[in-house]
Amino acid sequence: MDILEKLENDFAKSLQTEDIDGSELVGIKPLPWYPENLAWHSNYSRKQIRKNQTLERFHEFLKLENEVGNITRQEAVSMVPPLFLDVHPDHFVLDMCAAPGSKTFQLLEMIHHRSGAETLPDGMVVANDVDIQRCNLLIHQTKRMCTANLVVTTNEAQQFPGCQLRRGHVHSSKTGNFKEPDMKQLLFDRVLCDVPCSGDGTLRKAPDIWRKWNPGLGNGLHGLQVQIAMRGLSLLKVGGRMVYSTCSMNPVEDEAVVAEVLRRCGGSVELVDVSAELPELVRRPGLKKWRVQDKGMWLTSYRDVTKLRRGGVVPGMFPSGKSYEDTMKQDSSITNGIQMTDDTVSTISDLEEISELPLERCMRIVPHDQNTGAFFIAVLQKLSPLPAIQEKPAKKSNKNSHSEILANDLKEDLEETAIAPSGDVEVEADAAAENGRVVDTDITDAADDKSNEIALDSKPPEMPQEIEAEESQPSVNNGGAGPEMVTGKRKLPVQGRWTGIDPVLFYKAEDVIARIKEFYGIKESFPFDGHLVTRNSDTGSVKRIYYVSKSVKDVLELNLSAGQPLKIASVGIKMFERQSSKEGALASCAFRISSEGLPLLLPHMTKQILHASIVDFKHLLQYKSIKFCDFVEAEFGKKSSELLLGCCVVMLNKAGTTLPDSEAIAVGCWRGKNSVSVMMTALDCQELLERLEKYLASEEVPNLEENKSSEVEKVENETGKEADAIMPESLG
Ligand SMILES: C[S@@+](CC[C@H](N)C(=O)[O-])C[C@H]1O[C@@H](n2cnc3c(N)ncnc32)[C@H](O)[C@@H]1O
Repeated sequence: MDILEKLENDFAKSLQTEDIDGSELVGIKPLPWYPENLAWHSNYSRKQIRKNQTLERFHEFLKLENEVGNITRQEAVSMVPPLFLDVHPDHFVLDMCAAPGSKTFQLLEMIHHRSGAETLPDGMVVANDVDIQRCNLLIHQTKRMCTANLVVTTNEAQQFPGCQLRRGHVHSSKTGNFKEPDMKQLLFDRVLCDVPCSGDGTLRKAPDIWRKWNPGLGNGLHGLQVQIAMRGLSLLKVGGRMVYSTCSMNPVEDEAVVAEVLRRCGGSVELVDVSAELPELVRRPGLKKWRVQDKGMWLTSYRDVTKLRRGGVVPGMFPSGKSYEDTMKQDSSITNGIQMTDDTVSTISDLEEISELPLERCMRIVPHDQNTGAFFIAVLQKLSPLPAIQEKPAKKSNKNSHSEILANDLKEDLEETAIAPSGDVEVEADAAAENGRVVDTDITDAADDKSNEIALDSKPPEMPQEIEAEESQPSVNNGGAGPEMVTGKRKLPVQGRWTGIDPVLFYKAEDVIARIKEFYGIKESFPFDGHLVTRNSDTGSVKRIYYVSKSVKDVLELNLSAGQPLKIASVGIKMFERQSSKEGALASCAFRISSEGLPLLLPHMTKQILHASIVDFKHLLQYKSIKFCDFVEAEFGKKSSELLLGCCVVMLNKAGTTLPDSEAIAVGCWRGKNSVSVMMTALDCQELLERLEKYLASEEVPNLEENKSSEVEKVENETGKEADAIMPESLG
């Protein structure tokens, strides 16, 4: 909320009064259709930023808040689909094609809406994407959300597992950590189906598409899009809502897909009229008639398709969805018996097809209506179970031979962007990766083969730099992961039936858990049992322990029982990390609290907590490490020295600030032999300091400059690293 206030009260006002070279600047504005003013629009060129100081300050603010994850920058319309999902905090949500994760982030915000840091919502999000590299991007982005209610999977969406258990059939688990699951099938209250598409709606930002686009792209994707949407509907609970969206304006990828799934679902699914929702959002109705282009020909109906082209162009691409025979039957009754041969079409009929389905309920958002990219959105509701045949996942596609993942090099224009501030943590969404596209030339001929699975596993991705390889998430193995070697070859980790990705295991080392609970004084009311997870089958050398919500725990148990069909790349929130430094080994608890897990754990902790005055708190953030005797308040120094050696938490004492009561400000620290050190990156310290400035009473803060030890200087030199690697006392 600090950020929102800054935008509203500072930048929105100050930028309004500015001008450059005599002409007024257009201010920043909230997007009128986004709830609670949580999304803003700005439009400045680099040249303007260079010429104006307020603009430069605004730009710096955006950069910093973006880097620490408090602001997401993304194309405005790309934020629309989740808004039509009507997500509640207790919903199970599936994001079928989720990477790079800008919409996943919104879904998580909705799940966490109004739940305090210490309570977890009942709902959860499963974010899935077949492309593992893009999944890693998603994991990196959503990390800033600090959520225990997220599972990231990397399955093919059209085959996404329902994990349905047959009665009495439960897979045994090698781990011995097995129990009968509470859930018997994985079904969702909400499904977001933001499918791969040809991306022509992003033309303004990605001029490259002018060169690359051709009608074959959309035609090639239609089959996959239908399969993904059908799978989404079969995983949707009766009464649940699914949003289908693309950033393409091609009806073959849009209305034709919606029409085809409606036909296949035969009345069990309804296209919802959402004209009363988000009234400020300017949108146009979906098309009821269109033509299909193939090899330079405009085709009005499937009867126009030559036999040779019937592999690439299918009846479902046309408004009626009618097969060749059906259109011919219809034609003969209309045209009084004019015959066409099976092999060639002598004349292209101009009998126009018009869909009988209420496709006008779909939404088309076009650039010239409100200065955005283009988007297509359809909202579907499941009224009853699908016809039995449609419940099944699509056959495994022979994807490697037919598909080509196009690297998307769309570049986010830094200056024309929507800003979405909210709460404490947000993320920069990489608009460059907004539209991963898969071109599948013949998806309908999908063959059942295993080549795709093997290829995915054997082509390990590159991890984001700051993610340590071994046993950290994302767990999909790369060159650095799983250092176990067998006769010179790296032994790949195994997660159930998936080779090359770390296993997901419930952490049950009772002695370690008891030690953690005792050291931090964790209240019994905080559920630990079954909520701790690791990615290392060697429990003795576990480095990281993740915490999962009850909802995620249930899904993991179901997945285990069903034989692990979910290919899990990341799960839950990193809660504890093993201390690896020399001094860490001396601590009576081997695990420190990670900064992501702290907000969740803190309200349940009774030990290892210090309360610092503003002055000492600020000094800690500035100098990173302070000796007990150097704290301004001697009492604070004394209390620090009385703590057990190891991880501790320093909370800001609010007296003397104007901080709202609800806002606990705390940082993870290390109580060393003689000092306390902050365990936060330099950037996060800077951001917190800047945020605090606003609340600090006009108190004279004494300068520690003279007392600053050489050790402290060393710490300051270390930028961008977690302080556990730079604990001053273990450096010396
Ligand atoms: C339009 S992008 C998704 C953008 C994302 N929803 C967001 O808001 O950040 C489409 C995604 O679909 C993924 N994809 C392509 N084929 C897929 C498949 N068969 N199953 C799952 N994901 C797929 C691509 O890797 C790409 O990340």
